[in-house]
Amino acid sequence: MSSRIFVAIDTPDLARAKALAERVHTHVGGLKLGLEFFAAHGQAGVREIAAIGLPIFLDLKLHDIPNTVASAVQALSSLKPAILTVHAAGGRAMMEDAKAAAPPGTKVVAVTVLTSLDGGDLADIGVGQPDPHAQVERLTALARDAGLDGVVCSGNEVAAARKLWPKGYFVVPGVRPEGGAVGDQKRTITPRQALDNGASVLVIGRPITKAEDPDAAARAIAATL
Ligand SMILES: O=C(O)c1cc(=O)[nH]c(=O)n1[C@@H]1O[C@H](COP(=O)(O)O)[C@@H](O)[C@H]1O
Repeated sequence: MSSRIFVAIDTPDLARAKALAERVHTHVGGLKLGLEFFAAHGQAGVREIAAIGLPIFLDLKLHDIPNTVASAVQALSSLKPAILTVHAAGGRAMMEDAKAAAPPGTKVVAVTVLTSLDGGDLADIGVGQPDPHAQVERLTALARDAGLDGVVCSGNEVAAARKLWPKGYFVVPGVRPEGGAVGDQKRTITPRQALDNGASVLVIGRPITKAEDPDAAARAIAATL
C-alpha cells in the first residue's frame, strides 16, 4: 500500500530534494515535484530526481488558454511524467488539448477545488456554488467529459467524485495522519480514510518531509494503510 503514496518534495533546494527523495524512496510509490521545485530547477532538476527511479508526478497545475497549455505540455513531454496536473477551471477545451498533447503514458489529471479552500474562499472568488463538494462534482464531470485520466480533490469529496466516474484516477492531497498539523490545508482527511473513500493515490508532503525522521514518518503512515 505504500506504493499508493506520492511524497511531495516541496523545496527549492536541489540537494535537500535529492536527500529527501533518496531517504524515503523505499517507503513510497512515487515522488511529486511541484511549482516550488520546478521554478528553481526546471527540467534538469526533474531529470535528476527521476534518476532515483520512482514514478514522477509533475504538479505544475497548468491553467491558461488551450494553445498555451497544450504547448507547455508538449514542451514537458520528454520528461514522460507518470502524472501531470492542469486546473479544471481552465475549461473543457483546455483539458482536451492538454490531454491530446501529453505523451501516451502520462496521466493528465485536473485539480478541482484546492484542498486549501473552503466554502468562504469559493464565495470570495465568485464561485456561484460555494459548497466545495458540489463544485468538485461539477469539475469532475467536466474533466471526465474532456477525456482526462482523473482529478485531484480532497478525501472528503472523493467518494462522490468516484461515483460520477468509477474508472477515474483520483489523486488526494490534504492528507494528515491522526492529530497531524494541518498548516494551510482546510479540507483534510487521514490517509486510511482517503483510501477507504476511493482515492487512487495519496499526496503527502509536510507530514513526511518536515518530520524529524522522514523515513520513520513515511513508514508509520504506510503502516496505517
Ligand atoms: O495538486 C496537488 O497535488 C495539490 C492539490 C490540492 O488541492 N492541494 C494540495 O495540497 N496539492 C499539493 O499537495 C501537496 C500537499 O502538501 P502537504 O500539505 O505538505 O501534505 C502540496 O505539494 C500541494 O501543492
